[in-house]
Amino acid sequence: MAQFVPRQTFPHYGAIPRSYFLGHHRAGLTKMKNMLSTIDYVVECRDSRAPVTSINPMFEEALGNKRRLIVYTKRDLSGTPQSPAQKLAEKKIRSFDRNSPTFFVSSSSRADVTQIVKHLRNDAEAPDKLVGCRVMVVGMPNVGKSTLINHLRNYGVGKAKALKTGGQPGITRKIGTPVKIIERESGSHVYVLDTPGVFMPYVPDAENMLKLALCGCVKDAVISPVTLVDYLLYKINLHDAQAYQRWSEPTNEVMPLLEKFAHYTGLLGKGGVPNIDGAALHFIQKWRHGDVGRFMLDDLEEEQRRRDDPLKVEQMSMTQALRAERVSRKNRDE
Ligand SMILES: Nc1nc2c(ncn2[C@@H]2O[C@H](COP(=O)(O)OP(=O)(O)OP(=O)(O)O)[C@@H](O)[C@H]2O)c(=O)[nH]1
Repeated sequence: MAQFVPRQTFPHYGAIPRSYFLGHHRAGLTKMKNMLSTIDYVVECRDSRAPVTSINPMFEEALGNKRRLIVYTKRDLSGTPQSPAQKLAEKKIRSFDRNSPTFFVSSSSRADVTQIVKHLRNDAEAPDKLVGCRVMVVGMPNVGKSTLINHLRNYGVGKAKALKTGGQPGITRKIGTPVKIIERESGSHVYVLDTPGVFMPYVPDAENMLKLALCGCVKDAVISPVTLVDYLLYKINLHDAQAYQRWSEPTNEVMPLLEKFAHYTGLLGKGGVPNIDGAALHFIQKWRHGDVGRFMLDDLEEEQRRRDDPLKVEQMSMTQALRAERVSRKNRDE
C-alpha cells in the first residue's frame, strides 16, 4: 500500500470569519481597565494548546505594567504530560516572555496548581492594605479561568468550588466578587477576581481563528464544524495520522472520515444518512478531551523565527484592531 502523505499546507482559509468581539467582551475590558487601580496583581491565562495564538494583545494594552504572572492552562491536552517533548516545548514558551513568572497547569494536577498558590503567597504583596491583595484573572473566553480559581481556592484554603464553569465560552459574563484563595497571618489575605473572557476585535490571520475556535474560545456555531475538523485533520496528520485509527485509515479527506465516524458513533439521521455536522462537532469534542491526540496547534519554531525578525513582531494596537473589526463587519453586511 502507498505510504500516506499528510497535507503540508491547509488550503481552505477563504471565508473564515475573523472576529468574535461581543458586547460583554468590550464591556468587560473597559471595566477591567477602570478597576485597575484597585488591583495588585494580574494572572493572565493562555491555552497551552495554542500558547502563542491565545495571547490577547488587548490585555497588554489595557492592563499596562501591573505585576503579572502567566498561566498556561490545559497542559494535559498540549502533549504527553511530563514527556521530554512537552518539557522542551514549555522551556521554549518560557523563553518567549522572560519578564513574567510562567506556570503550566492542568486543572486536575494538584501539584501544578499548588505551585501558583505558593508563588502568590510570597509574591502577591499588598503592603498596608486593609482589603488584602486583589488578583485579577484574565484571558480569552473558555481558557479555564474559573476552573483555575476554583482549584486555587480549593488547594489554597480548602473550600469547595465557588464559580460556575463550562465547555462553551461566555459562562462568566461579569467581573466576579473577590474569592479568597490564601490566608496570611498578617491579615492581608489574597483574593482573586474572575473576569469575563475577552476575545480580540479582529484576528488578522484566518489560521489563528481556526485554532482559537478549536480551543473553544469561539462559540461552536461561528465557524462551520466541518471546516474546523478539516483543519484539525490537517494538524492531526502532521502529528500522528494513527490518532483516529479507530474510525478510519489515515486520510486527508474530511468527508469520508466524518462519514465513517458518524457510522461508528451512531450519529445518523433519517434513512441512516450520516449527520455530518453532528459528527464534526462530536469529533471536535473528542479532540478537546484528548481522545484524538494531544498536541499543540502552534508551531513554536515558526514563532521563534517570527520573533527573530523585527519586521514581523509588530502587533496590532487596540485602535487598529477595532477599526479592522468595523471594516470586516461592514464588508460582511454589504
Ligand atoms: N482538560 C482540561 N480541561 C480544562 C482545564 N481547565 C479548564 N478546563 C475545561 O475548560 C472549560 C472552560 O473552563 P472555564 O473555567 O469555564 O473557562 P473560563 O475561562 O472561565 O470561560 P469564560 O466563562 O468563557 O470566561 C471547562 O469545560 C473546563 O472543565 C484543564 O487544565 N484541563
